[in-house]
Amino acid sequence: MSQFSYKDGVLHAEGASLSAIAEQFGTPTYVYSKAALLANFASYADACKGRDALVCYAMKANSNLAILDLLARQGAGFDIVSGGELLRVLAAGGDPRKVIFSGVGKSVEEMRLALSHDILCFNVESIPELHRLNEVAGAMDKKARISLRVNPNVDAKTHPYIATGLKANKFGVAFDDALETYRTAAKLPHLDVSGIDCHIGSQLLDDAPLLEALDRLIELIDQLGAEGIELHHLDIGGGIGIDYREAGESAPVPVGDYLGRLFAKIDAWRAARHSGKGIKVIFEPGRSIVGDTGVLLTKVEFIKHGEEKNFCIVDAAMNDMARPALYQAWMDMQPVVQGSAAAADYDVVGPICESGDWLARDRTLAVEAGDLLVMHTAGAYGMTMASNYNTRGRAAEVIVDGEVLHLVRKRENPADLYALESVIK
Ligand SMILES: Cc1ncc(COP(=O)(O)O)c(C=O)c1O
Ligand SMILES: N[C@@H](CCCC[NH3+])C(=O)O
Repeated sequence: MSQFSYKDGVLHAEGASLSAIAEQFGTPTYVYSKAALLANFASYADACKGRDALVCYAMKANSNLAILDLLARQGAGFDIVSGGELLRVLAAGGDPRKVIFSGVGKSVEEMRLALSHDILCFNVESIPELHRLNEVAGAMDKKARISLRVNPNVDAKTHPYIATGLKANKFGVAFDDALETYRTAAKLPHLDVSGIDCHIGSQLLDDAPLLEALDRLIELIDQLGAEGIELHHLDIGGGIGIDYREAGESAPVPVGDYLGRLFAKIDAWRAARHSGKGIKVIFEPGRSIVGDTGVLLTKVEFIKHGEEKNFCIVDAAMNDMARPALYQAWMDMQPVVQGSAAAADYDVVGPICESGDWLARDRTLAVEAGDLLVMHTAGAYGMTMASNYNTRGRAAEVIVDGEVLHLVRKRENPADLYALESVIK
């Protein structure tokens, strides 16, 4: 059930009017629904009930401390890709023993930090990384738990910029090299080979590629078992898509259906081959946890009638939400107050000096200057990908809980942006 709906012609987040939120906190502002966040996490947690499974939220999707704290309190672990993300988990009170560390370029300092907090596992993506981690752990007199991120060469059927499981991608170890790489890892004294991992891409509407990737991982686990390398967990990554509602696009598979099919496959494997018994299943979802929990609230500055197009110029821009500019992503936009103006066709654009600064194209909208608009399903890869281009402070963030509003990130001031800079004396 969406937590964003019209009441008396005004769009609300749970019990709070978005007009009132704009008045109190200004625009642009990201507004998230706490109930939607908890419901999304519950759809994973419920499907995992009674099983040895861990949901490691991929915090690159949205790393606000309040969101991390709410998820940690539900038992979530975290998938991180930097030392900075680990520090955020700690600052939010998350458990480092439930953290897995992904990414192709982990630095020595990041490895040290993660080892000093005894994280659950490093998802290693190359042979040089195995050697670096072995050395760093050895110097600290520790053993690092590792899994190999295997590239199963499965077509995730998503936008090429967010597909990660193909041979041509920079991610993971090639499927054909995986056995040999595991043998190398097993011989390194400061590594504890504990799992296998993959992540084939993002915004997947169908779970067939994920289930195909699972088959390939199972094949490897059995081969490794036959060589005496026993794994304790299987991490299938994230990737389940959400409904951005573009006309004609199919709906994403419901999380519960996908997890049901995945666990059925794992059970069948266990029953048929008597292997994989003690295996924990790990998930790394990002978008499907936060994507539909948030909107980007913005104000119309001007309506401009160009020679070929009408422009609705708003106070949010590509620095606030990069997805349309980066991936030509289609994001739904609606006015906060219904029926206040005559409808016309617009490109919704921001104030940044780039032709690529657009949020939506060719949309029929009933708006005029001064009106409020929202961009829907903006909770994932919105604020985390925001920049300060054109010396624009990043947006405020608000979490709605019923009728209660929590400002969970203040709007940045220009002075915040140049605070770390200095002139040459
Ligand atoms: C390693 C890894 N895990 C998990 C995720 C989360 O993906 P999604 O937001 O599609 O669930 C990503 C991003 O695609 C990723 O790179
Ligand atoms: N940032 C991308 C997803 C990238 C996933 C990270 N591996 C998006 O907005 O769709």
